[in-house]
Amino acid sequence: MTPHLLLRGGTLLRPEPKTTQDADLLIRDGTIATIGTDLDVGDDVPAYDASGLFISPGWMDMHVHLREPGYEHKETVATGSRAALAGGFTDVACMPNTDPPLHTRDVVEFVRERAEDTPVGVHPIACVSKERAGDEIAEMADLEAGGAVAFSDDGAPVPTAGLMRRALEYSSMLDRPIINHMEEETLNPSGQMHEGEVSARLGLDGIPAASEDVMIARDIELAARTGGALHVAHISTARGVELVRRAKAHGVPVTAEVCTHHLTLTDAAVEASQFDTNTKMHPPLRSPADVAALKEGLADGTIDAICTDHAPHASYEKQVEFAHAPFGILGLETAWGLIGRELIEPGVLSVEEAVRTLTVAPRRILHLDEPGLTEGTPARLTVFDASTEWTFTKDDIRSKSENTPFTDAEMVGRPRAVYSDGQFVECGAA
Ligand SMILES: NC(=O)N[C@@H](CC(=O)O)C(=O)O
Ligand SMILES: [Zn+2]
Ligand SMILES: [Zn+2]
Repeated sequence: MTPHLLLRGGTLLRPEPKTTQDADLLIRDGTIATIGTDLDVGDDVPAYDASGLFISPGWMDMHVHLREPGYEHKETVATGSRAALAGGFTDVACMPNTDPPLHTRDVVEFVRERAEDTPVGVHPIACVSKERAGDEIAEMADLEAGGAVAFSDDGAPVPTAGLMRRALEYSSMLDRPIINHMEEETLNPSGQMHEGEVSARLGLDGIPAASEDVMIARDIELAARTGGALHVAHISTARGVELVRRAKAHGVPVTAEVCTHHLTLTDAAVEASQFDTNTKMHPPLRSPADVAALKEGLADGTIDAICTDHAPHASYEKQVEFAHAPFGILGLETAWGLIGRELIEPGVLSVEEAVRTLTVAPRRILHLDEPGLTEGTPARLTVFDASTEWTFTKDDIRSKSENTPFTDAEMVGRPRAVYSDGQFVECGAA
């Protein structure tokens, strides 16, 4: 524990209202006690040199897979939390495709208990359907009472319009969003990668963009009719972005998130890496035109949040033929370095706008309080820079798994430390 701490010489960055302030920040008993210049405190308070660094409200990744219970060989709440801290995140929302799935209140509570001794806030997303089977609706009110912040059958879509309609109706009563994994699976029963020129050349079954677009269109219609809040998980297509843009313009209660890898890589990576199974995920890496549209969607606010869809799989599961490998890659440790490289350095987003996608945006969608950067509020913050050029290596992984396509990739910007729940953790130290 580090109840007292002086962060000296940093720049406080508040995403809303958007302000920056060069100041020292003194934490006493886990609470922001004083913000000011040249603060003089006794030797009993440890100091951290934050000169040249930003300090923002703690970052949140609203889409991760922690794999507990049931798949502890891939990740646990403890190891996933260490990966989160390494990536600069104080909070994560975790998906329910565990075994058993988060479809009953006791499993939701179990995950929250597992998170009690980490400084990371772990916010469970519970199932839409019982057994996550897509047939019968789960006990949503009970799940919410147990701490679920949203509902999703992620790993799979809510398959039928009937079930989605019911879920959106309940969600509007509970004031919690439905997060849908947007795939109309009958359009891609055996797809391995994005359907296009590259899949044709490689002879792999494709996952057409239409599989995602059709589902987004269906759900926007249902959200408009029910008034239930719809959140589009891991958006990856240009058409999908356009559908969300138009729906928002018409006042439909829809929000969207995009994963760091979909902003970074295209389907060309499958070929260039010679079928590295770390280029295989749902939704698949898309075309350059899709990536450009995702960036435009972020820049104009159509896409609200950036997430990682951190999806650990063990090496023995991934090191198989492409067609047999599970879908998904790590994300927590590489998120900020990729955002810096792909969005901030090229001028797609300012540092403030990028931070907003990791702070205000996810918490507004999930109805969580934004940690303040003001005197008297509990200290929950991330210390980072937006310009360090560094190379991500295997040594930087804190997850229990290693399935990332970004080993040896160039990064721009580095998370340095987080303060949360009375603990100060330097990124990568834990
Ligand atoms: N994204 C993935 O490719 N995989 C996720 C499931 C999901 O997010 O749909 C997983 O749980 O492994
Ligand atoms: Zn998904
Ligand atoms: Zn997911």
